[in-house]
Amino acid sequence: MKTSIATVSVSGNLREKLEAIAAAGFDGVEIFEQDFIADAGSPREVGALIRDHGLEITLFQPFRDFEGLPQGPLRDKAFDRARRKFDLMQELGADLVLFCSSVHPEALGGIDRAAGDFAELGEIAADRGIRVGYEALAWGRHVNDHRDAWEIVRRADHPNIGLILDSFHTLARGIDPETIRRIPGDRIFFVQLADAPRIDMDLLYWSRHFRNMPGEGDLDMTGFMRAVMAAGYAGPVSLEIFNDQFRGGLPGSVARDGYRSLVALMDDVRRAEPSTGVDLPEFPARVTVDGVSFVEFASRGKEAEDLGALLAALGFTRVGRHLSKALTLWQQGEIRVLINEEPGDFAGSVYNARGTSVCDIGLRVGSGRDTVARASALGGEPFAQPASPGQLAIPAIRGLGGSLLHFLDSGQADVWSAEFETLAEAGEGAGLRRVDHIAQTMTYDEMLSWSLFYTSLFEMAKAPMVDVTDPDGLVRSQALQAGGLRITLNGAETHRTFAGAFLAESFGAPVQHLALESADIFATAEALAARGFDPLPMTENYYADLMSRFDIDEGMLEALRRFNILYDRDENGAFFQLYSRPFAGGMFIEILERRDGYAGYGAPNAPFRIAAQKRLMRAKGMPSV
Ligand SMILES: O=C(O)c1ccc(O)c(O)c1
Ligand SMILES: [Mg+2]
Repeated sequence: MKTSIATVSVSGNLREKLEAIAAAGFDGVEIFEQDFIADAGSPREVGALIRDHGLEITLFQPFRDFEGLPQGPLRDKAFDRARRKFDLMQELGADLVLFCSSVHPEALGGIDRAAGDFAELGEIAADRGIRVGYEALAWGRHVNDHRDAWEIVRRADHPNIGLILDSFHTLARGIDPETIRRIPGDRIFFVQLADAPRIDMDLLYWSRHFRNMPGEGDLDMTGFMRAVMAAGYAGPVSLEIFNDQFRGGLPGSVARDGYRSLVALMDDVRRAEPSTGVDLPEFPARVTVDGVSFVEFASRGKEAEDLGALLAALGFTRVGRHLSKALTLWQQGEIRVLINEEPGDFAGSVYNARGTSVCDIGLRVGSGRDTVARASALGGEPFAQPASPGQLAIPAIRGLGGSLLHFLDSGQADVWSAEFETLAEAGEGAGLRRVDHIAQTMTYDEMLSWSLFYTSLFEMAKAPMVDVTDPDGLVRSQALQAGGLRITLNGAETHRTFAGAFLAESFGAPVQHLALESADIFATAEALAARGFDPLPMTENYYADLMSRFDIDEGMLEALRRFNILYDRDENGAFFQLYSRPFAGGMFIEILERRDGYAGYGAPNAPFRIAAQKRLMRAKGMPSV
């Protein structure tokens, strides 16, 4: 299988684009004509440059407004333009060109007229060894459906004229992709892929600004590609993504996301329909995450002491000390928190760059090796650092913000007894049992990239995006959920939001808060109070509003108020939350109880929680507000 991407999908000048595309692992590139014209190199030089990057020109595009013009100067000019572009392609070393369906105001309809134009063009193309692919734009004047484009190609009946399919144009119009199965695979000259979020808007505007990578949007990319492969298509699979954010993004990361999305999609296709014979090296399927094994903080000195004191107030016990490193293990229920003060380690470099922050997350998975093998096949970076004596090798990769993800499986020797001296047994503590979710903060522009990272590696579902209003801006929040792992991604648009300020203060630390589950939040709150835990204070206005929104009995309301517990409900059940005060530049701990399968994250409470956090930060003169 040849992978390809259109230059229009990546930011930068042509040379930066090519560099990024080659480095990401693609075999070929669609040259978007504008990118070529803007370059100072001659066609031959640009062609050589592309091949020097180890890339093949899979397609030259687009040629517009060709077919259906009335006999006379307009039509003659269209043929003349085509000849000139064929000459240019010969110099570039490109043999396939995309003609998109006409939007020309003078274009006449008629399938046979268009077929006649392409039959004539086929002869001109054949003389030069060029093939022409015809694509139905979703907003084409007369042709806006791949079935009509195929009928034109079929009637043109010329070996140098074929069909180009683009998932966006088919799926955005709601055309059933199953109709592709009826088209002979060798008549499909090229396939372009783009996903998109479901937004109700003008097709052209939607296509030119909001396309995204397969898996990042809501279109049925797997269904589309299954039909294409079942039809017998054997050419390149190519991404053609028009997206405002990507145009302004970093070329390298957009290209890497593209590669990841394309390989993950084709892997899904072969698993869903093995008979399609997708030609892709074998690698493991998406991984099921059983739970969070540990969360590790990089810290040092007084900050590490303060963090330890917070953990103690939360009911954690310091259960172990690493045999060779300045690393302590705290535990409560199934929750393990590590505080790493080792200066020479990965944690040391994280501390130097960001101060106290989460540097590593350990996940329990079926197979750690398979997880890393899948991540690598998708273009990810395995991580290894020199092990100290007695240290176990645990498979790891780089995750958000360069932090680490370690993968522990049941076959892995027990790292806790092997590497740690036992100091105490973990007691009941305050009744916290497990990590409910890990909340990661990033810029809004990075959200798609990180949701793709998680959903392509793990068996995970995406919840709809919700808007969280901070007094100083909007934060978008999206929850990703797998068996034993929930992650919320919070995308900050400005540094003035609580999330954005944290990001700026911590130089991109990935985890802003940990949410820990209690089986009985009132008992936990009682136990925390006894340990001197200082919760985030909520306002009387908040509780008055709760009374108006919900039927809560007086006794319960009084307990909520007394312990500063927040409340929500969904169609399943009730939800209770309790927050720590912010520490280390805006991190915090959430304690929660879900009753009767409450599935959300308390989004209606977020504005009031954020306002309370900001009030406290301001009162303490902390720099972020
Ligand atoms: O938006 C466009 O004009 C355009 C051009 C070429 C394509 O392949 C396409 O899908 C859209
Ligand atoms: Mg297209």
